[in-house]
Amino acid sequence: LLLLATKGPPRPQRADGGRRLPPSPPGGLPLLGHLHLLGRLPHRALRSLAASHGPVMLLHLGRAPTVVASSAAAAEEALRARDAAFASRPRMPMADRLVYGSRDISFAPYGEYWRQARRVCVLRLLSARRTRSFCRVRGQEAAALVARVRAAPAGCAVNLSDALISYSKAVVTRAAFGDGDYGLDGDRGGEKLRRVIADLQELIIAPSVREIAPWLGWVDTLTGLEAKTERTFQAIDGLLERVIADHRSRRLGGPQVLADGEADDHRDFVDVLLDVNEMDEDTGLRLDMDNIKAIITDMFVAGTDTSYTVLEWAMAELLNHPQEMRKLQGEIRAAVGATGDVTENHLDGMPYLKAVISETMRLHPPAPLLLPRETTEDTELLGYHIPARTRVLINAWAIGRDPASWERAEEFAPERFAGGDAPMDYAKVGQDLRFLAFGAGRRGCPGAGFAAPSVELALANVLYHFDWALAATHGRRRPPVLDMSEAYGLTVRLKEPLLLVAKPWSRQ
Ligand code: HEM
Repeated sequence: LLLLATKGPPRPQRADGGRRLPPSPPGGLPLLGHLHLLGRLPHRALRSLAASHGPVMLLHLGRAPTVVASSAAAAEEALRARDAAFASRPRMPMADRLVYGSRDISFAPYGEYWRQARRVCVLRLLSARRTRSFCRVRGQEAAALVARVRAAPAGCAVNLSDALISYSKAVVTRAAFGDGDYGLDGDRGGEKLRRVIADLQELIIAPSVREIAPWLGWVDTLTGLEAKTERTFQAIDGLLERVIADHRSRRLGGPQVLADGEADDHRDFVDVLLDVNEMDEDTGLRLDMDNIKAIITDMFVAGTDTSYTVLEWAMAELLNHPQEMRKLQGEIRAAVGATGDVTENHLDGMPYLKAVISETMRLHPPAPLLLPRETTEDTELLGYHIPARTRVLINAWAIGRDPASWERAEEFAPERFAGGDAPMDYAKVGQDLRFLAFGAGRRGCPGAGFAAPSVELALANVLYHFDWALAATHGRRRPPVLDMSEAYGLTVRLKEPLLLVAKPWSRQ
């Protein structure tokens, strides 16, 4: 340890040719570089480092030189002005193993395959039309969410976090696989499937010693990381094989591909990808089975926890801001009236709901450092030279709370997004580079339009049907405010689940 701690890598100041590199914090260690400075909540540690070293820093995270951008101006340059130069993803060994050699969209390196696969995703899977086609699914799952809360005995605590996770996973699972019973073997309720997806999400970002020092790869075997990765991969792969085989045999029964303009309401993601595999001419892309499995896996990894995290933080903020909670419930209850049935048709009449979601995502972007980028060529950022193949992290969390960009930056104030001639639409990716929860540019999130009705409908339902209060836990008295501590993972969520008491609301 002493040997490790003696002298870190030299602070790089100049690249070959004398070009100026971004400043580096001192304290780097051999092997680890600056990894040990990140702590348990890297977005917070990186904001503190940026306060001393500026909005563009160069860190060494293990072997990877990594640039961190922490201001809206730096994000603007990286994600808009020089978007193509910042558009790749670094190779991540765990994603390689779990997502079929990164042949998905999120982890695929920039290039022809990514371009075509993303096009299929944007035009076919996550288009406005396809998203609308899942309206019935969202409605049924929102009703199941309400029923689950209602089932708790009066006055007893409900684990709302659990209910929201189930809702988010169910919406994506049914969009991906259709309405068949596709739990893992013997798993009708989908509980095992939920666990395997959770393992997958945890493993993709699991720290692998092999990544830092390939010659120490045996440590991953000893800690059981490799065995767990293999088990999880086999479970997901087996399930996807079964789902695809079922869809194929159903398709043998008759043509599934409908002409443009015809109702195609019941085609799920697997059907759509099989269409592309069989007959797509305009994209010029042929997807093999591993590509299809990788893209479906990506939808689970990218689409479930992100949406659930927004719901959880929105409820948490509202519980700590009762006035805003009452205002939002007033809006929802007035828009829906006494019918008792909150549908997507009502959402357009709820501008304050959208403002609350925008404000929640400003303060709590589910992926606070987005997904890592990698430069495709030598480039620049705010005057600093950034060599090709440098890893890039954009600190969306710090940018969303930057007092240079936002008044009362640390406060939850949905009003900032309400009113005005053209209030910001949070689902329009890249509209305002101070707000980066969905990233921006050519690698920005293609799922924002899919996520929006799902998040809005769930939140509108739980706030229409119930009044909420914190529950007393473990024999202790009800806390005066909710603890907003964070836990780091694929997304940053509340450390403790939301244990709440729900009081059914009725107009009478
Ligand atoms: C509130 C919900 C969501 C949030 C906050 C979110 C956030 C993000 C972020 C930060 C990125 C990286 C952007 C960048 O590098 O600039 C991303 C990428 C991506 N997201 Fe989302 N996402 C959400 C929902 C979804 C959903 C529902 C889906 C699909 C069902 C999805 C699919 C993807 C995909 C495929 C990518 C990779 C894009 C690429 O690399 O080209 N996301 N998302």
